[in-house]
Amino acid sequence: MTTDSTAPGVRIRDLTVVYKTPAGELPAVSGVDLTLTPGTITGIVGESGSGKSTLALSLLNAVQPPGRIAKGSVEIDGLGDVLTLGGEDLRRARGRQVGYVFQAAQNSLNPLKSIGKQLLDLGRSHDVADLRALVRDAKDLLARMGMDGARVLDSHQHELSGGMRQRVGIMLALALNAKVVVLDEPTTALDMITQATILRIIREIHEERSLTTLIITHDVGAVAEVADDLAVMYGGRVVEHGPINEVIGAPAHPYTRGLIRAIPRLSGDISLARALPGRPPTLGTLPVAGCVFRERCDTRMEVCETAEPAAVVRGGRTAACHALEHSPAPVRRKEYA
Ligand SMILES: Nc1ncnc2c1ncn2[C@@H]1O[C@H](COP(=O)(O)OP(=O)(O)OP(=O)(O)O)[C@@H](O)[C@H]1O
Repeated sequence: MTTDSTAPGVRIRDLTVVYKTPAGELPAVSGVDLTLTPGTITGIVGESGSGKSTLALSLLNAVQPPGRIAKGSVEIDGLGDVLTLGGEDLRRARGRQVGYVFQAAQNSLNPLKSIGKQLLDLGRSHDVADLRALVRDAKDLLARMGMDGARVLDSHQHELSGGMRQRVGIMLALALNAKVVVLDEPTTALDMITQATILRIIREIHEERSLTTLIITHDVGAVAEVADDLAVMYGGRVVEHGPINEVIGAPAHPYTRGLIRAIPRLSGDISLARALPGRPPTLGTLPVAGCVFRERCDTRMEVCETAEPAAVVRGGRTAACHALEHSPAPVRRKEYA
């Protein structure tokens, strides 16, 4: 872990984000508390629909209708509560203070402009004084990711493969030297080897620049190589969070155990690897009371039907499960300094 005082901390508190549906407004993210320690990489994992992207968008106050941030705060050191920012302040913060690659990065480039022109537009819109340096840095970043920087900057999106566009997205997220970087599925279009290389480069740049980084992925195995902390989402909740080695080595939540069991290279035994049975809930099928994971849980108890488990803290780890609350080990309620 890089503990550098210049890296900002991020504190998400009681964040609830809802989407308007025919059945009314339903929560995609519910009462999430999550702290990103300055200088760390946090991986967020969870099955499709668990709320990862919605949480990432909230860090930029970028949830779009039919979505709405209903409650909570996202405090970033040096920026304040992002959810209170609007207009020009928000536009400036995006890219400059919080760099991001959204999930659809591959498709979010402008098809009519070369990558270089888009880079210059980005620089100009953020009043970058030295555009030459911006281009030089961009070429360096692209070269580190295994591409011919000059050629990529001259190219239009249709001339690049999905994997190349994804790397361009990462370059654009890093181009303005933001200190908080949010990467939503940054490597999904890449083969396994390139994926590992790009994640390693992200780690290197993270350390060189003293960043605080959030990486969202389906792939616990991939993020395990680079992250310091892991947050596990299910049904719009962060059900477990803590140092990644501890969470993977001794998962406290039954959902985390299921996720890890499904990955032989983490569980260490291919004969034991088995898929988590059942399906994750959708907005429409999320239970309104009790634990959201109970339908798929192998340690389900009576209380899980009616009461939502509170997050409990043990050392630097949190997990929200009734089985933990009822276990004999000392447990203290979640609290914040
Ligand atoms: N624009 C929208 N309108 C309605 N519901 C939405 C919208 N965007 C997301 N949702 C719902 O919110 C929930 C969380 O979605 P989100 O995309 O944040 O999850 P995710 O964990 O990032 O999933 P994935 O890994 O598939 O990207 C899902 O049930 C999804 O269907």
